[in-house]
Amino acid sequence: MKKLQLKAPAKVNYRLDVLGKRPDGYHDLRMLMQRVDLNDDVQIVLSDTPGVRVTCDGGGVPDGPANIAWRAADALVKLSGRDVGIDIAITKHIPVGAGLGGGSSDAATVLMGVNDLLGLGLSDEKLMEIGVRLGADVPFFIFKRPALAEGIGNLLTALERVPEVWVVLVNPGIHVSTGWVYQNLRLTNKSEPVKVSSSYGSLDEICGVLSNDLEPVTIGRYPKVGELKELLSAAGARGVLMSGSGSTVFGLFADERTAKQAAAELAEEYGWFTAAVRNI
Ligand SMILES: C[C@](O)(CO)[C@H](O)COP(=O)(O)OP(=O)(O)OC[C@H]1O[C@@H](n2ccc(N)nc2=O)[C@H](O)[C@@H]1O
Ligand SMILES: Nc1ncnc2c1ncn2[C@@H]1O[C@H](COP(=O)(O)OP(=O)(O)OP(=O)(O)O)[C@@H](O)[C@H]1O
Repeated sequence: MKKLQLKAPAKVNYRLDVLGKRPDGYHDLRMLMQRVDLNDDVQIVLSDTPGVRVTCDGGGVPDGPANIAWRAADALVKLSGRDVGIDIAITKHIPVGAGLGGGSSDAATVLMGVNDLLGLGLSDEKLMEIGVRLGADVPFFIFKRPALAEGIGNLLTALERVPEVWVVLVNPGIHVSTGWVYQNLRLTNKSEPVKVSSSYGSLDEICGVLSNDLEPVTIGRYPKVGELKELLSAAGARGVLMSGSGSTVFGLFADERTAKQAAAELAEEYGWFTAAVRNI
């Protein structure tokens, strides 16, 4: 039996500038993104029974064709032209609708895993091309490096340098619809976005670049997200920002002890999901 046990990491956006709206309704972006060490577990098993089957444990995420991982596997099976069977079991650890890219990461992991299991030999570029049709964040997870992401998020350039930091993720359990946030964004009065560097030598340099154009939209609807930022700062974060379209807020810390203490205290006091993890 051919089987893979894989980890699908979350991401944070250190910067998210919306440059404009495209005729297809999507937005042109310029983002700085990196993966963090909070992972869903993804098991992929090759089976003699033709067809794709997906079960998903946790987060209230659907099994079967409604799961983005199902669509990823189905796309590759169709492309292979083979009558194979794929069984996928996902255990969610990444909060859902949280701005951490969990679904996109599961899909990217399945594309890479099924490519390996079936020996299809597709390049990362080809997998990214298939992936962007599943979700704008999918190519980033196939790229596997800290990146400047442009276009709708799919044109990726590796960042030269990012220091190791501790990232504290705090999610208040609010499920944010990414589509709603982009639809409610006002692009008027936006100042010209500053040029971003591709090399960050210190935690302070990353903290200096933190900015997210989607943050005011999400905080306008869910003021609690703004309160999380203040609490994380008070807990010792050197910089704080909402990730993606929210509702997760992350804080950057220089040392493990302060990061873990902040995560434990916020979980204990407010009952929120928290995690102190490394950037990877
Ligand atoms: C917020 C981010 O996570 C930041 O990394 C991404 O921009 C969103 O990535 P994603 O969830 O993979 O996005 P998709 O599933 O492709 O799109 C969800 C919805 O977000 C909007 N969307 C997404 C990406 C983009 N560049 N412009 C958009 O306007 C679209 O209205 C779409 O209906
Ligand atoms: N494997 C999956 N994991 C998570 N969500 C999934 C998955 N498959 C389908 N979905 C659906 O996708 C939606 C949320 O996706 P996801 O968790 O990737 O959003 P997010 O963390 O807000 O990501 P983003 O960074 O794009 O804002 C939910 O409605 C969920 O039911």
